[in-house]
Amino acid sequence: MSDTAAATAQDVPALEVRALTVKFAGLTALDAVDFTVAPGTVHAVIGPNGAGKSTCFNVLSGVYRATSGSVRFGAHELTGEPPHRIAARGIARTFQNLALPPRATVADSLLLGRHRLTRTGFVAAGLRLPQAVREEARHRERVREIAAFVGIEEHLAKPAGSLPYGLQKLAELARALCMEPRLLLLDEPVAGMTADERRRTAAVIAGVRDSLGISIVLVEHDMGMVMRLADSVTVLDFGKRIADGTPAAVQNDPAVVRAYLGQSEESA
Ligand SMILES: Nc1ncnc2c1ncn2[C@@H]1O[C@H](COP(=O)(O)OP(=O)(O)OP(=O)(O)O)[C@@H](O)[C@H]1O
Repeated sequence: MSDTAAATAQDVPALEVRALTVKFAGLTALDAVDFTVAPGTVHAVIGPNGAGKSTCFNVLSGVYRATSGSVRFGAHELTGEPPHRIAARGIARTFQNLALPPRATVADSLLLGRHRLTRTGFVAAGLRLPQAVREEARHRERVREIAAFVGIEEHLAKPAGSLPYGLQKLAELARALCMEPRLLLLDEPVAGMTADERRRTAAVIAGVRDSLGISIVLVEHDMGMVMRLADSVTVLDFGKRIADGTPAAVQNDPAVVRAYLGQSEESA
């Protein structure tokens, strides 16, 4: 592990979500939801369709504004902050749909992920001033380390769009890691993946937690993945928290079983 990764891991605060409420016109998408993401853990937010998972994710990443309630990351209140300020607090996200520029190389896309950490600025970089050249070399080296950590190093020189879907998703995860985050928000990271790609991605996510000490919030439909990977789980149904605890505890919770059974009856 590099020094930078070690430095990232040391000062990860808890994420504390309290009484978080989001209303759209007449609909309460999130209703006084509470949960805490302990530092260096994987916390899953799950629930049947329409439960409020994406709404929660969008508030954490600053895309939606909370109607009321609080999201604190250490000393900082995040509700009301725009996405770039939240990113500046060390909170990186991935997207449900592929979001890498398809024609840029994987290396260049990952380098873009380091923009927040760049000191010299675009003018100096454009003029190829020595300091800017040195800085870019440092960032490219870190990009290579992170790509190796995620297992996509051999694809760095290829256009992102030429990679199979699962590798593109891993490249996106690598781009988020390139921000040197303290908290990673993952929106259905294994959706659309093959079983092999899912296993590989789960191993990378576990590695991010275990080796880098980064906290992870995981919004996920794949129950097997949540049960294997998460340290704690919050279950939402119709915007309300119906359970919270270890994967084993929530799996057997009658309210959770009822919520998921209701869903399968609807789709039957
Ligand atoms: N921008 C919006 N405007 C109005 N209603 C919305 C908006 N976003 C979400 N909703 C509603 O809020 C509720 C929660 O939706 P949300 O997408 O958060 O659920 P979800 O758990 O992510 O569902 P899924 O698993 O189907 O993605 C739903 O009833 C949805 O229709």
